[in-house]
Amino acid sequence: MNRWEKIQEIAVTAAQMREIEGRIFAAGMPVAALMEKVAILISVRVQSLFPLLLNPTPNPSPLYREGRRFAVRVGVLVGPGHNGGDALVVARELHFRGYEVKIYRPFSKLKDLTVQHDLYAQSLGICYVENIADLQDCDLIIDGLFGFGLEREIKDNLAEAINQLNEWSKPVVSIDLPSGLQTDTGEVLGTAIKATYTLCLGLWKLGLLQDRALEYVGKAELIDFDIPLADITAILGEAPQIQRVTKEFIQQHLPLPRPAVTHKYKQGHLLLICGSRKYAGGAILTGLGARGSGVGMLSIAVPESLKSLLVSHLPEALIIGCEETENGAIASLPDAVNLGSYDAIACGPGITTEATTIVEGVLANNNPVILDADGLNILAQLGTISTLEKRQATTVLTPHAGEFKRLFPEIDYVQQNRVEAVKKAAELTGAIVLLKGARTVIGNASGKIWIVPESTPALARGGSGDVLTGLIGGLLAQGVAANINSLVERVVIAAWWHAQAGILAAKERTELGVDAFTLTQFLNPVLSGLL
Ligand SMILES: NC(=O)C1=CN([C@@H]2O[C@H](COP(=O)(O)OP(=O)(O)OC[C@H]3O[C@@H](n4cnc5c(N)ncnc54)[C@H](O)[C@@H]3O)[C@@H](O)[C@H]2O)[C@@H](O)CC1
Ligand SMILES: Nc1ncnc2c1ncn2[C@@H]1O[C@H](COP(=O)(O)OP(=O)(O)O)[C@@H](O)[C@H]1O
Ligand SMILES: [K+]
Repeated sequence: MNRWEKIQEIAVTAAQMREIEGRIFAAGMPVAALMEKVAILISVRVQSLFPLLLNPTPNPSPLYREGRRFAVRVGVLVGPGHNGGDALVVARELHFRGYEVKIYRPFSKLKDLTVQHDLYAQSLGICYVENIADLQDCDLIIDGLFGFGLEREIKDNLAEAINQLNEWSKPVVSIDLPSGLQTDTGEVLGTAIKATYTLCLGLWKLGLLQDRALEYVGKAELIDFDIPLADITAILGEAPQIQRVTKEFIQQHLPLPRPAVTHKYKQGHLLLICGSRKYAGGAILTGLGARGSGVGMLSIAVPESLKSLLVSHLPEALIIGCEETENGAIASLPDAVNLGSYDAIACGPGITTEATTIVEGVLANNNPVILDADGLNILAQLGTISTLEKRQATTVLTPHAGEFKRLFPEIDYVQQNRVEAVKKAAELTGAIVLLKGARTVIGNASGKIWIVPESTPALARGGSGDVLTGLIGGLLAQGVAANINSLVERVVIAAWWHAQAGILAAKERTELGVDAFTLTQFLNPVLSGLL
């Protein structure tokens, strides 16, 4: 793995970033030199995103030519700390390159280095404006108000200025973080800049990966400024505790290539328990998700009345018809079914909350289990922690935020800090916990967290979770059959793969074209694209 790939896997908190920077400064790198270096990199990126129009037409702003965006007038927001210092260096560079720069610096007290850049910018004759309204004719805004040093709510005049700027819907490039976002949680402190681009500096800040920040972050890019890997590992250890899931990680952990000599049972036998008269489609989608995983053998237990339907959609699967309740839920599994004989069991989509004894039976078994949907609702009724305490084998829980709250009423901050919530849930249960969302978070009892950093709202659609359950199940079963020690990577692969299938499908079919069945058709193309 090269340097770029390595740093892409890391997410840091503000405290960790400070410690890492502290080591660089302690080693002798002058703070001013680092600021200069970082800000030049930002300014180069800004120039490539918003090239200067060399032969301006009489009315050049904002101009789009051959699909590129041209900027001439740039408003730079300058805060009191080093984020503001970065912004002043960017302002100076853009000024020298011929952009018309205006600076808005609504603070009188600045950090020393920021003061120096401010004085120099003034000496160059760069225009300073008093009011945010004076930036309304700009083509582009650079946001250098606050970075990872924001510690209090933004209030009063500054909050008003930010709100006004957000209403203009102009392109905004935020330096490091959109000003106003808390670095670790992505929480909006008072108000926050809505960025078009966020140029995150050095290492990915955790807050940029939290669902509630996404509305503000725009398109996020990492600007590498050569932090020595030794300084990163000195603070974070060899393997980061919070890992962004990248393509390289997936390539390393995929169950490929298959051994040349093998047979279907060596490639994992997955049992799906899903569906009811009311929710028949979920069973099909879960089955198709499992199919996409390449699992060696697939058995699907459904209510007897769904058997022929499932056979017609998944001819390769062994469909097990089960006795039904009056309402058409699975009442019991046939005696011939030996739960212990499967490499993994995925249970829940569409089973309704009538299937309590089924879930109890599945959990009493000593093989890896993934619970989703009604499987989770039943677990919540049984008592999440007390029930899972008894289990030795791997359990995977895949709640969305609503299910998470039912499972873990004692964790009341799931909306505020999804990463911490998952960490806590995994610690309390020993399970692998996957919290679904725009940025799906996965954690296990070791305290390690994985975040899927890219996805698409095209997936916010009934049935896409069922596909994920099947995919996880299939990958788990293959992992168990291959005697893999740690199964959490299999869950991580599934979540990344699912999101990428959504992205690919949305690219071809728009964000409105990704129904859950279509999603299953894009699982394999993602894989072929990867290899
Ligand atoms: N040290 C360096 O040379 C480098 C600095 N970098 C930049 O420096 C930033 C961090 O700099 P700082 O630690 O100075 O922090 P910030 O620039 O994020 O802001 C901190 C300043 O804002 C004040 N402040 C905090 N909350 C406030 C509020 N609600 N209202 C008003 N004032 C408030 C603080 O008292 C402090 O003066 C990074 O985000 C990054 O942009 C990076 O470029 C890397 C290199
Ligand atoms: N805004 C979004 N952006 C990206 N992915 C999303 C978004 N909303 C939902 N998803 C994904 O879609 C899936 C929805 O699953 P779930 O809520 O269980 O739906 P269902 O039970 O109807 O299948 C999850 O994998 C989730 O991560
Ligand atoms: K900023």
